[in-house]
Amino acid sequence: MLLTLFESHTHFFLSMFQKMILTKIISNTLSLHKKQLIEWLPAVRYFSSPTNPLVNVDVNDKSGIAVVTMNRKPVNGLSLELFEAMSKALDDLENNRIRGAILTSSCPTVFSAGLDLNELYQPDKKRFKAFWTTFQDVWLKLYGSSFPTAAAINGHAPAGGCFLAISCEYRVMCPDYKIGLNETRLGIIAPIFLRASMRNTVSNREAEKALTLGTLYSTEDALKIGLIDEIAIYKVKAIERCENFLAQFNNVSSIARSFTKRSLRQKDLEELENCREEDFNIFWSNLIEPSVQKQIGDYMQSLKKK
Ligand SMILES: CCCCCCCC/C=C\C=C\CC(=O)SCCNC(=O)CCNC(=O)[C@H](O)C(C)(C)COP(=O)(O)OP(=O)(O)OC[C@H]1O[C@@H](n2cnc3c(N)ncnc32)[C@H](O)[C@@H]1OP(=O)(O)O
Repeated sequence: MLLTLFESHTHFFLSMFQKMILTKIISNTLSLHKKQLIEWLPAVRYFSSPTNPLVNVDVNDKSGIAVVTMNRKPVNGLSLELFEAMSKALDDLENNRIRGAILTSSCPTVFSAGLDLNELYQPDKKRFKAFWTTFQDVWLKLYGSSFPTAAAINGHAPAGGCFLAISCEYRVMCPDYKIGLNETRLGIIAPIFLRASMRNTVSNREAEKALTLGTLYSTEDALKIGLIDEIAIYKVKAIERCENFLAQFNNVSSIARSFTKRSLRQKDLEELENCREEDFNIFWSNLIEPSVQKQIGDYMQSLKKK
């Protein structure tokens, strides 16, 4: 009650002085550490992110919701540079305490084609290490964000594309596209953090079936198994539906919401935090297996021959 009142009255125009007084009162009331509480105070200013050609961040000043648009043509292949831009954008959003974020794509028929296969084929170890570490960072920041997240899936979302979507809390997808984690079809094992996001989205049984078979679902089938939450006819509508989902949190204490989300996801986040180096080593040693390299090379050729 106290928190709800506090947030609804202070959302836009909280002066630094008021903030200090309120921090004192609430931290005493809730026995929270002061620094911890300041981190969860509602936003007092919104920002427009500096332009990055790979990731555009557009914050609506009124709603405080950011639309984060991946913009790496032709298919938003997740390269080191795209991950770096996303990681930076997620830091900016976290630091500016936005009310929510919607992830989408500027490519007309592809949300993201997953990891850029050029990063996986004949990789240079130093670059791959940076690539993999930044991939881990993006997942930790997106899955563990303090603000609520949704994905407006306006096109195909195979593999890493699906991973980004299921790291968010809500998914709205446009019809006639494919989504799923098809890693096993490429001869590669889904990394630990992909498995966590999938288990958090669909039932354990569906996750097992989907991951072992490497199934790519149609939009309609994805809805049936709960991989997505809604279907929207086109991108603008998908963004609108995501905004509606995020708007529901206007009536919920952001402190209570964030702590609850964090506590539900903590185990998955810690699982990766505790084995980042090992996770890299496992993937690296498997990735450079000649049979895996051949499979990836053949797959790239098949995509080009289409
Ligand atoms: C035990 C072993 C462990 C080993 C560990 C390995 C470590 C990796 C671990 C985890 C893996 C991760 C999963 C991944 O994300 S791998 C990527 C998987 N992605 C896919 O399977 C999707 C492939 N792409 C498609 O199916 C289609 O492109 C689609 C997204 C449906 C879009 O179709 P369409 O609109 O028809 O576009 P095109 O197919 O014509 O593509 C346009 C050009 O883009 C190139 N392309 C497509 N996808 C990728 C990609 N992922 N990376 C790089 N490039 C890609 C495609 O070749 C076309 O290029 P061009 O114009 O030159 O012909």
